[in-house]
Amino acid sequence: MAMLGKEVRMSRLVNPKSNKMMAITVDHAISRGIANMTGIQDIQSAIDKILRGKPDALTMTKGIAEHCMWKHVGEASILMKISNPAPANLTRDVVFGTVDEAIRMGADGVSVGAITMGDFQGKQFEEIGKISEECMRKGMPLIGHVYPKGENVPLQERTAWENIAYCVRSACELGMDIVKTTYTGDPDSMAKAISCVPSSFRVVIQGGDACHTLDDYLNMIRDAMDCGVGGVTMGRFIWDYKDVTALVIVLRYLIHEKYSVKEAKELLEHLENKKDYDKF
Ligand SMILES: O=C[C@H](O)COP(=O)(O)O
Repeated sequence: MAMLGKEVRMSRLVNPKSNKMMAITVDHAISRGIANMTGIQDIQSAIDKILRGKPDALTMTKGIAEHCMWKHVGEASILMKISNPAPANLTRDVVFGTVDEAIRMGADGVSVGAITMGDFQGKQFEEIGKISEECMRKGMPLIGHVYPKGENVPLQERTAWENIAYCVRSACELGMDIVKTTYTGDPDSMAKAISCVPSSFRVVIQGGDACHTLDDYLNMIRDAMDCGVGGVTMGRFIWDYKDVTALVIVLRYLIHEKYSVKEAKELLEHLENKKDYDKF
């Protein structure tokens, strides 16, 4: 029997009009350290600014949710991140949360990471297999942050379509509902990677590693949405931006309202000048 609970939660994660998901992630500190993550050092303020822009969801760990989400109950879905790697071992996500905790905290999804083609792929997949079984049983969507960043992948091949396709396909085979991975760099190769999973499986992209300029970033998102990517789960580029709320609103229009890059830049300029965020 289909699980109604999962359907209800998925409907809160995915915008019904655009059929895309827009999640912002603030889960970076454990894996990347806090010194260089200036945009989320003051985590409450970062979350306040992001949520004012009305994304669909926010990816965070249980402790941050417990401390920072009381004043935002019901404003956006929580995607509960239950694993992260340590800075000293970036190819091995360590699971520190549970599906039950996510359910108790009102999350609409569980989020877990895995690094493929490295020394720890097997162990991580073994753990995710158990998590996905539990998520299926309890009606909880499972989103994977799956990247081809293992020891066997040279740096320049981390966005090769076949490596991205491998991550996407592995996530699907492991029983996830959504995978977040890296954009390949162009719409044709990304579409090729996405074609390796059934169309009911959602592929979303990260942002931080791929772009250096605002133009690159907006163009990447527009191209990705147009070639079949099902949304974003992005962090660093957004909360490092000088006007976080304005950029979140602009992404919402780019993703859900199909704004062109030109329209998005005009809206951004308007918001940065007027600060009339609540009108949008
Ligand atoms: O959850 C965090 C992601 O791995 C990175 O997202 P980001 O690249 O947009 O910062």
